[in-house]
Amino acid sequence: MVIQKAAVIGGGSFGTVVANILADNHIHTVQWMRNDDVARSINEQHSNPQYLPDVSLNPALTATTDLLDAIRGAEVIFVSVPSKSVREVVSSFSAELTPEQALVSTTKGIEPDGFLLMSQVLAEICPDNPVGVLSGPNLAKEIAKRELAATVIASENSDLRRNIQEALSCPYFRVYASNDLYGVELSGALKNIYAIVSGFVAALGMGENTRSMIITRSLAEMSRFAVALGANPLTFLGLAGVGDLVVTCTSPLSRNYRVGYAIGQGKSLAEAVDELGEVAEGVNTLRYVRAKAQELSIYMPLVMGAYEVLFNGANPRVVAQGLMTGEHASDVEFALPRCDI
Ligand SMILES: NC(=O)c1ccc[n+]([C@@H]2O[C@H](COP(=O)([O-])OP(=O)(O)OC[C@H]3O[C@@H](n4cnc5c(N)ncnc54)[C@H](O)[C@@H]3O)[C@@H](O)[C@H]2O)c1
Ligand SMILES: O=P(O)(O)OC[C@H](O)CO
Repeated sequence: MVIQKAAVIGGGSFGTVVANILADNHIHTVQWMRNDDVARSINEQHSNPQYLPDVSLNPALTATTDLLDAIRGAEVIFVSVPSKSVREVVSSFSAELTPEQALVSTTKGIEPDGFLLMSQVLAEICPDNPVGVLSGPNLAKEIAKRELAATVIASENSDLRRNIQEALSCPYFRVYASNDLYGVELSGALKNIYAIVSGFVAALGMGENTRSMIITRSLAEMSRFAVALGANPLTFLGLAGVGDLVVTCTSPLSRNYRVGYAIGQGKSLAEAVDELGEVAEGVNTLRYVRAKAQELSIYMPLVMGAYEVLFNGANPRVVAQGLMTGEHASDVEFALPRCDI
């Protein structure tokens, strides 16, 4: 199926980027947002000054504050609001959907009640609609400038996967497919925690060996958690796993990395979040993952250390040093299990 009309729910950085790619691909795209001024600016100036200043958007992209106008007749609806708002926003239009309209989440977060990923929230609210997840190393500010990037569309529905590959693929954006919805989405949520850790390690002036150690041990920790929750760890080797982990743990364009960096410089969590002024999903994800790891007795030293720094005021340098003195461990636990070292 060739998608004729798409809706994007959310007026922030990533919603605008997805809407702009669709418009570049000549798909009639309507982006919904709450803010009248931003909608007017997208329609009249072809820019989103609040989130993507200095970026020229495709003039064919239209924005609206009328939610029903946005979703009416759209074959696919991208949901791009922060995780804490997904249920509320999607519930406000779910009764208007027809069963063939597909929903694709771009949100990298977790709902604490029931530890639900966003596709699970969508499936709960809209049980008759096909659901997918878009996730990968996708810093909005780079894609907005049409720098080359790739992503993953994950869904159990092969028609949805193919339709989204068709709709979003263009000379600067390549879309790979996965049928592991849970693994793709879980890795997108988890990597935000490790971006915060990498941010504070960078602020402390630690070297490249340290950074490499943190990224690699983050991958080991994420995979351990994923396996305990029944996910396929092989998915973590793809763009939505390693790919997104690397970019978010190394780029100052990542909001999660910036929150960590500010904390490493001695700011409080509240100061770091205020200064950012955008969503950093990793802060809440850290709380929920720590609770889940404690509930299931999953060994996650980086998560536990990061929690102490963010929420209990522990000194990041002392916590980082403490991570060096854990029990002797295995490098790749899938090759040498922890119990066999
Ligand atoms: N920015 C990126 O580089 C990027 C890339 C991939 C995925 N994501 C993910 O996409 C999601 C959205 O991120 P973003 O970067 O667009 O965030 P953002 O902070 O730039 O924008 C969030 C938008 O959602 C709107 N919003 C918040 N609550 C709302 C509500 N209740 N009703 C209506 N609108 C509401 C805000 O007004 C804002 O327009 C996050 O989960 C993020 O992890 C972001
Ligand atoms: O800015 P962040 O930290 O939310 O990261 C953005 C994207 O998830 C990178 O893929």
